[in-house]
Amino acid sequence: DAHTTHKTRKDHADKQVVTEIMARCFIPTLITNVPWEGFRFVGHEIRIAEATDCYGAVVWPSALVLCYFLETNAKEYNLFDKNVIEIGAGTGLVSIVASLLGAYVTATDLPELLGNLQYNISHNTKMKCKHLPQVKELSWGVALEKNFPRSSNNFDYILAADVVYAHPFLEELLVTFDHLCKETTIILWAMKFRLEKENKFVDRFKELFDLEELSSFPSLDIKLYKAMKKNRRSA
Ligand SMILES: C[S@@+](CC[C@H](N)C(=O)[O-])C[C@H]1O[C@@H](n2cnc3c(N)ncnc32)[C@H](O)[C@@H]1O
Repeated sequence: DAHTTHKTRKDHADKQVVTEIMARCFIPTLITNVPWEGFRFVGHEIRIAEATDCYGAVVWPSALVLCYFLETNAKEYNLFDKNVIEIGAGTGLVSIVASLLGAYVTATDLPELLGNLQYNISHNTKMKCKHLPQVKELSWGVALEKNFPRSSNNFDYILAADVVYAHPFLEELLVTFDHLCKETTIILWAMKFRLEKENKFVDRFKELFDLEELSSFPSLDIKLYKAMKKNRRSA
């Protein structure tokens, strides 16, 4: 029936795009032992050094989904000369792609991740980007007003890939989104669904932000959202 046909088409589209996204990885980590992974975005080969000792030290599929979206929607979501911050940047792939697209980027994460993050960002953006990206500590909910004063925050975009999972800082994460977000800021957020807890976060998030699903990849359990602050004066 019509529903099944629609679902089959959707599943097919999902698989096709996911195949395209995965084809951007050019070192199959499963069968080699090199300490870096390669990706192709925005006409560049991006090499990402990974560490195996912490969560943020590998590239997560949500990051690939977000990079692919940024590259293929560069007209509608034009990052050229825009102010962009990434939270929970991990290895830095999303920030690197945003820089290659011409944005002013601030890549942030916990202090223990910053060494590897800075390494990846420097190696992949030097001489290739209009604006050299910055790397800065941002622990969710911590010293936000001191390190990122509301009065000087001026981000056009907040990028986030796979920042919601079973960690104890979900409320702090929400506070962080809220703190960094002005009336005109667009949040682009790739979210991997693993547990019930994550659906609750989306509900909490919707209390503060207008949320729009841009795309869905059921085979990866990933959704890509666009969000803006609720109750904006007409922007
Ligand atoms: C699952 S990883 C995703 C990394 C990267 N965005 C990606 O998609 O490949 C989650 C990231 O959130 C960061 N993170 C976790 N808790 C945090 C906190 N309380 N404050 C700031 N960053 C945090 C981790 O260090 C890690 O880089």
